Amino acid sequence: MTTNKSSKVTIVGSGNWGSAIAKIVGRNTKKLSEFDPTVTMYVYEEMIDGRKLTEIINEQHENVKYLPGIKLPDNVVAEPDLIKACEAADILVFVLPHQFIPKICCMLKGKIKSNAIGLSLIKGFVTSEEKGIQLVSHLIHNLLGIEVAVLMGANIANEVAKEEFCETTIGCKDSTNGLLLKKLVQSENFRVVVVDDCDTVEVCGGLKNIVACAAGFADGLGLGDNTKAAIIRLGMMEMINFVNMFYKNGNVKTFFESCGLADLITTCYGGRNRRCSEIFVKSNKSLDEIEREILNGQKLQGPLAAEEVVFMLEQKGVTQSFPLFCAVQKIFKRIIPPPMLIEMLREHPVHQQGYLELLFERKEKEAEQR
Ligand SMILES: NC(=O)C1=CN([C@@H]2O[C@H](COP(=O)(O)OP(=O)(O)OC[C@H]3O[C@@H](n4cnc5c(N)ncnc54)[C@H](O)[C@@H]3O)[C@@H](O)[C@H]2O)C=CC1
Ligand SMILES: O=C(CO)COP(=O)(O)O
Repeated sequence: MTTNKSSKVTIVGSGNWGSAIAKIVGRNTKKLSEFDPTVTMYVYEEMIDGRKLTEIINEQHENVKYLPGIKLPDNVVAEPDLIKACEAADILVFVLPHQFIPKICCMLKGKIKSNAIGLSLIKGFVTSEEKGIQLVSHLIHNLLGIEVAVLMGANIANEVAKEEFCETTIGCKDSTNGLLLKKLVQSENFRVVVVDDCDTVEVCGGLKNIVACAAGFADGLGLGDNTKAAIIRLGMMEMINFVNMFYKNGNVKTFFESCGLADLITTCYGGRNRRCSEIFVKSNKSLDEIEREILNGQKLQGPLAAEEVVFMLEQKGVTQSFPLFCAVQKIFKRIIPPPMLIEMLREHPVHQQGYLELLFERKEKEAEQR
């Protein structure tokens, strides 16, 4: 952990969620003595109507592209140079679309404080030829050699930025760091619970995006709330099964924190993955076209996560236990038509008598054996 009295914070990322969290973090560092008041925000530079985005943020205190209409505190300073932004930081908050994180970490290797701590808000996985699927926090830890906690929850960025009440979950092994990170991000309307089951928290964040795509397909097919409820339930069962199979120390209780069922619900109703998946079914457009037309530079995580997760399930020979994840991947690849989603869910293994007993008994037995 960091021993500094007044920890310097850098936010690595400045998209929709990065900017929303910067608003909370900036306010907190201004008033809490544990933190250096100035928050640096690494901004991937781009030109907006002939002006640099960093200049706009530093002069207008607003990320006009990714979080328009929301003022950021004036102690949040945009910096386009990644190394300059991060080299003095005691706390690094990683909040980029996951596809950019391997490159960012390679650039940061050896350039940050060795006793810094990380907090990853990134919902997704990374894959490599040698290692298969990897959690983003593990990749950051392996490449940068720092401890990395995670923050995931039912947190649509625009609603958080408008200060509507919500909850979130921090997964952190070290209780002192967990408390410090809670102080950094908690506000009146952003309530934080810290748990030590980090991997489950992070896996929930990555997998719920896939389920949200299935919810979007159902909307695109004109199906109603009963179908969506079934998708949420079956999706959650696949998420639990995934943790049981691949993260043996995971605790099913974690699914009842904000990172679990609550995030699944909000994303299946209000998220970008849901919205774009609905359009994917209703149009003949490619995902790239939809992302470009609808998201104005923001990035989808669900289709990529489906690709990464199904690649792993195929390698392990367990696709039959995850029909919903597999259907999403196949529909995006246009290997099967969208209505096949329902065909694949009709014979879901969860419908077999005694499935839940088996799922939970196996977990209890494993826990007893440990
Ligand atoms: N937006 C939301 O409501 C929420 C998002 N998240 C998660 O937070 C993470 C970040 O999401 P957002 O902040 O919404 O990002 P976003 O979807 O707004 O992505 C755009 C960001 O990517 C940056 N970018 C584009 N090309 C880049 C490159 N080559 N290298 C580095 N950066 C590049 C852009 O500058 C911009 O800051 C994701 O994992 C997402 O799943 C989690 C909770 C809520
Ligand atoms: O993670 C989110 C809400 O918690 C946002 O989900 P989307 O990326 O689908 O918008």
